[in-house]
Amino acid sequence: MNAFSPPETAWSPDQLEAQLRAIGAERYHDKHPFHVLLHDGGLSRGQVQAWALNRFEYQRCIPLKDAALLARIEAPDLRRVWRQRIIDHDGDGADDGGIARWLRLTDELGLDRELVESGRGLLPGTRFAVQAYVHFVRERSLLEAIASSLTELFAPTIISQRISSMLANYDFVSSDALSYFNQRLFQAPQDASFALNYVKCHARTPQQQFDAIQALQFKCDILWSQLDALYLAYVDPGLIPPGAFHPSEARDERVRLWRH
Ligand SMILES: O=C(O)c1cc(C(=O)O)c2c(n1)C(=O)C(=O)c1cc(C(=O)O)[nH]c1-2
Repeated sequence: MNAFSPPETAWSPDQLEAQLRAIGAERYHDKHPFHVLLHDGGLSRGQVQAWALNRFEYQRCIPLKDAALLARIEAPDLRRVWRQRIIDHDGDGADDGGIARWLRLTDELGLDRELVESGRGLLPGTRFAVQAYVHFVRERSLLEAIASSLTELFAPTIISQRISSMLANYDFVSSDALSYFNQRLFQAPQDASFALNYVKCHARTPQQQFDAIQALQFKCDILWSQLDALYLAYVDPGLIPPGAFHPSEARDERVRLWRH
């Protein structure tokens, strides 16, 4: 297969899984320079604030995309599984769930809740990337929508590294503030393994397999472009777009620039 056309004959489900995993190995956002800086302790507090503020937009929209996906599922047994994702993020009350836990992180980083929840200060690149994900899931086939969630296959390893490296490298972050990631450590593998089985069962023809591959590549691009936006604005060259969040201390406390 090349990147632009389906395989000539269909792969076995395990061959398809190998193709999907190869995409993560090449394109997942853990390879992005901003991500490397985040994990290596190379960011100032202001830059970590910018990351958490922008990443909240992703958190906020994940349940919206899952609701769009759920609304199109005909089978009750599949809906029953998928609805758990919305519960994981929204919780059963205002103080539990992934969104509430993310706000604990932004609180501890000293970000004003009203600012975070309002979406003011977001980078345009964040907004566009996240909206593109929601639109993709609304508009494409169910198979493509489910395949696009498969980046979560690659998340657990980096999430456990993130917890330990952020605690080791940033004295302004506590384990309580990172509780969001502790939950994801067991939620993400369950979500990813269910979605992977679905894709392996339902992507049978070369075209369906190609669609699944393309959907996962698209999703890697969504994650990558969010980090591009952060890097350009807050690391190098430091071009903060008009209206975007401006961490006051980032002006004096320039990060050592990370280069390939
Ligand atoms: O911290 C991360 O690196 C990371 C990555 C991803 C991902 O790969 O899309 C998700 C999450 N976290 C996450 O917390 C999350 O809830 C989530 C939902 C989804 C999805 O596509 O449905 N991806 C991710």
